[in-house]
This record gives sequence, structure tokens and C-alpha cells, in this order.
Amino acid sequence: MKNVLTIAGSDSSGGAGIQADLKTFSAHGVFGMSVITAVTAQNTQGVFAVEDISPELIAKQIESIFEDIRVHAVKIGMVSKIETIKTIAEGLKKYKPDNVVLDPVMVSKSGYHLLKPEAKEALINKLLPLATIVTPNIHEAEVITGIKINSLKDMEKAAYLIKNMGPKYVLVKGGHLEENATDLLFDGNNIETLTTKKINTKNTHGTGCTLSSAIASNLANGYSIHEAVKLSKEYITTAIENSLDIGKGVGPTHHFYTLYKRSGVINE
Ligand SMILES: Nc1ncnc2c1ncn2[C@@H]1O[C@H](COP(=O)(O)OP(=O)(O)OP(=O)(O)O)[C@@H](O)[C@H]1O
Ligand SMILES: Cc1ncc(COP(=O)(O)O)c(N)n1
Repeated sequence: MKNVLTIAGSDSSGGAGIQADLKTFSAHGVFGMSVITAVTAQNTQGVFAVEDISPELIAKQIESIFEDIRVHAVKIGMVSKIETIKTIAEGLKKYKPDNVVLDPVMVSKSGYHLLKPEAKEALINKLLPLATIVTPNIHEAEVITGIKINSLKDMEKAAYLIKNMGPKYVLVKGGHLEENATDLLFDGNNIETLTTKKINTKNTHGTGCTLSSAIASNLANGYSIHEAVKLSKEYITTAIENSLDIGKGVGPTHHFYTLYKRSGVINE
């Protein structure tokens, strides 16, 4: 079995963050581990409080895992503030994991700033160059590049600009554009387009967390980047198609639909 680590924030409602990541890892048959960067009090309606974990405790969590266990892939999510980013960057430089999937989480679906505005530069300068693949949504790609994105052409332009900031691959996610759910994968030479039709649901809490954790799992399981992204897009699409109407706001996706269906737990 392969071991995959998420470095991210805790979501008390279980739809995003560490909780979504660990569910996604389990659904992919990899062993999940976590370094918690912040604890959030949130549900489907909003984020109500955040407490950042100290840099010392983040560093100790990273050390405890890497000094003992082989890590086949790392996924990075909510990183909150400059000190957290510096601590994670130092850990990655020291332990040099093979696969690093960076989801540059900035603002929650409910509009809360999970990344402090003053930490954007540190995320760009310190974490982007260490990423195997970075997975910005439209808003994050706009913040990272400083350009406005209204079309696939703009997404392409952003992918080129972000690639020049150091990651090996860039996946710009188009889930927030009006028409289809089209993502663009750029490897430095070619753009690959992954398109599905947009699913009409409000329940998309944690879609970015889930997609990036699926990519990390698939890379750990030995797939190439192109295969890992394709399989992960299929996984998130099924998870959104079968998303759960839990709570009064933006509900979570279904991590185990295919597994449960196969095992007969779901028989509709
Ligand atoms: N309504 C939808 N129908 C189909 N696919 C979607 C939909 N919304 C998002 N996706 C897909 O889900 C994946 C995650 O994209 P999204 O743009 O939602 O990420 P995100 O905004 O970073 O998520 P989060 O806010 O949870 O971090 C992408 O592959 C995107 O195309
Ligand atoms: C701890 C944590 N990490 C990430 C997200 C982003 O997910 P979303 O944009 O779907 O709210 C979140 N809400 N909470």
C-alpha cells in the first residue's frame, strides 16, 4: 500500500480540508496521513472561526511522519499564513517527497479568506516552485497571475504564466466558468483539455480538496500526471453527481459512490 500525506486545514463539517482528503485517500486505496495547519469551525453555510496551529507543531508533525514513514505523495491545501508556508517549504526541501500536489486554497465557497491576503506572495514564491502540480481555480489563477480570466483562452494564458513560476505541471480548473466544467492541464509544451458537462447542483463543498487529493493518490499509485489527472477528474465528477444534500448550504460530495455501488451498499 502507498502512503499519502495531506498538509491542510481541518473542516469540522467534513466536506473539505483534511476530512475530504482522508476520505479521498481511502477511496483510492492509499494509506492517509495528515499534518493539520489550522482548525476551522465551519459547516455548509460558512466558516465561523479559525485557529492556526503553531509553526513548531506543524514542523513537528512533518518531522514525525517523514522520519518514520515513506511518503509516496503529498497534497497541500489550506496554508493560512506566512509562517505556516515557510515551515512547509522547509519540510519539503528537507524531505524531498516524490510528488507534491499544491491546491492553492485562498477563499472558501462561502467567501471566507482561508489564506491571509499578505501570505499570497509567500505561497507563490515559496510553494509554487516545489510543486509537481499546482491546481488553481479561476479566482486563484487570477490572483497568482494578475490577469482577468473570462474564457478558455484566458485560462490557457494563466497556465503559461503559472508554469513559469516553477511548478512542473499546471491544472487550471474551470468549475467556476459559466458553461462546461473544463480544466486545462499544461505540461510546459502542450495544453490538454478535460471537459465534462456542468452538473446542476449547489453541493460542491470541497471539490478542489477532493480533486487534488485524488491526483496525489493516483500519483502515489504509480500513474503518470496525465493519467492521474484524467482519473481524478472522473472521480470528482462522480462525487459531484452523487453529492449529498447535507445541511442548509453548500453540501459535500460523495467520496465512496463507486465503491459502495460495487459492493452493493447502494442498490438503486
Ligand atoms: N458543477 C460542476 N459540475 C461538474 N464539475 C465541476 C462542477 N464544479 C466544479 N467541477 C469540477 O470540480 C473540480 C474542482 O473544481 P473547482 O473549480 O470547484 O475547484 P475549487 O474552486 O478549487 O474547489 P474548492 O473551492 O472546493 O477548493 C474541477 O475538475 C471542476 O471542473
Ligand atoms: C479547511 C478547508 N480547506 C479548504 C476549503 C475550501 O473548500 P471550499 O472552497 O469548497 O469551501 C475549506 N472550506 N476548508
